[in-house]
Amino acid sequence: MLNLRNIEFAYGGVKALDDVNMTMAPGKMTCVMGRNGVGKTTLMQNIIGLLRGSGSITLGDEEISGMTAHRRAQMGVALVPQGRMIFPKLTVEENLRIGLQARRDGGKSIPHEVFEVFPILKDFLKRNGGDLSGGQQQQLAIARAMVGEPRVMLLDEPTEGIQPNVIQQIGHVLKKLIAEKGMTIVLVEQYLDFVKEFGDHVYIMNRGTVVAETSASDMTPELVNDHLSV
Ligand SMILES: Nc1ncnc2c1ncn2[C@@H]1O[C@H](COP(=O)(O)OP(=O)(O)OP(=O)(O)O)[C@@H](O)[C@H]1O
Repeated sequence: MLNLRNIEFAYGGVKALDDVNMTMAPGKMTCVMGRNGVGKTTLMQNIIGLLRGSGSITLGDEEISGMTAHRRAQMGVALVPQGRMIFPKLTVEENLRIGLQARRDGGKSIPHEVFEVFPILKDFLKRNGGDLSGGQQQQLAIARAMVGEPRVMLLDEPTEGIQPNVIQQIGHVLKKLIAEKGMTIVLVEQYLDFVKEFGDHVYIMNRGTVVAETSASDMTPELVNDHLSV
């Protein structure tokens, strides 16, 4: 269980997160939605420790808010960042090997299951990350996070700019990780159909705070209209 209590963060004097409270359960996909600029990416960066605000972040029984980003990664918190952040001049294999640094068991080999769920990565092991299509890079970014065998996987807008068949594939892979490993998945997403199809619980943010909470299946047109449509 990942618990956020009273999270606050400001860029200089500008408040970006204001008293954010969320609970993300294992074996569930918790979605964080909201228009551009409401603080979703800032929140993910606070969870992984790249940005440090105030408030409490607990993973199971442990308070992780005082830990460095490196330590949080070793505790099993992984982020698939917005824009994928693949190393373009490294091969697919080298990109995947970077994910091994987060392994708690010191494992040195890439788990075979990443190639079972994303077979294209096996075919392209020696290609440079920068030569992959957007959808293939997104698969690589998710696979790189999987390699570290995280307990919590945060994904920041994984469907952005990706073709529909790969979006579906990604949704099914995330569901598999939830079903087989009881992983805690946290998804920042603006694509409503994806949230409705694959998500469990939804928090909606506006101006740096949570303004609504619902199950994904109960998203009402009013909620979408008030907080999501442009
Ligand atoms: N490095 C920064 N310096 C100053 N302000 C920032 C910085 N990054 C983000 N902000 C501001 O903080 C607020 C929250 O931004 P954030 O990127 O977290 O929102 P978001 O909901 O993830 O938006 P998007 O969907 O566009 O990624 C915005 O007002 C943004 O302009």
